[in-house]
Amino acid sequence: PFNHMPNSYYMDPSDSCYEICHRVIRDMTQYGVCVLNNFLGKERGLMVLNEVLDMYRSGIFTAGQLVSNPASTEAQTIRSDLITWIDGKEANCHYIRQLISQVDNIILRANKMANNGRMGDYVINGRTKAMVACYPGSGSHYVKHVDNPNKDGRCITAIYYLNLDWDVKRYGGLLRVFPEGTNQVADIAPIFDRMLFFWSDRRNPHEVQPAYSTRYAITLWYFDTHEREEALRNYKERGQPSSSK
Ligand SMILES: Cc1cc(NC(=O)CCC(=O)O)nc(C)c1Br
Ligand SMILES: [Fe+3]
Repeated sequence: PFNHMPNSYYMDPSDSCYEICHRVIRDMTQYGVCVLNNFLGKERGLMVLNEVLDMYRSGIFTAGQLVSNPASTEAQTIRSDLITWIDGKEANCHYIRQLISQVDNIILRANKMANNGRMGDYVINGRTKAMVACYPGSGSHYVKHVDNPNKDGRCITAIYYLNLDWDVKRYGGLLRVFPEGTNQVADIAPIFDRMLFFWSDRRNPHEVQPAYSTRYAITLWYFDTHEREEALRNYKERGQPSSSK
């Protein structure tokens, strides 16, 4: 439970897009973090989970990129998730594609609805592909980091969790966010059908605590038009790596 942060919002199928977008705008503006539970509803959530499980069984997941510290010997200590990138048009991704377009819908409409078409002063017009991640349950974790520390264009991180009956006391796997400017943390359990949004920049350092059961999540990063154009310009001029996805 959040002390200074928003309480999770339990979505209801009767919620209009307007109500959901208004909630996203309010929480993002006030806290920089927004949690929506029952995002797709159990039935469609299970269909997404089954597609991810099938992908995992098909072996297309590869070891996660190293966030920093290329020293391979320490690879295991930096992060040990398995990931695959999809655009949702692949075979057997029908429900993942629906999830992606539902998130697109909410983010883009919330961005338009926010005062003068900006949420957090961003103009959002694109995103990365979807990153499907699996943390094997052997204590795999992810060290504290910032998703976008150097203005690569990503402004909102959107994470959809797929873990049925997840019990943090037994399986750990908490996402702990350390919002800038307060010494309170936001602990977010990666529970089934939970949608999480947070600003991708230095306002939200976060870590995944060791997980002791297989932990699945689908992440999208949304781009701010101006920051992304700037980042690509820099990329061309200086050949600097910018998040290529
Ligand atoms: C590839 C990549 C993944 C993540 N994921 C998380 O922080 C875990 C969130 C969660 O699963 O709760 N972050 C970055 C900066 C990169 Br790059
Ligand atoms: Fe991250």
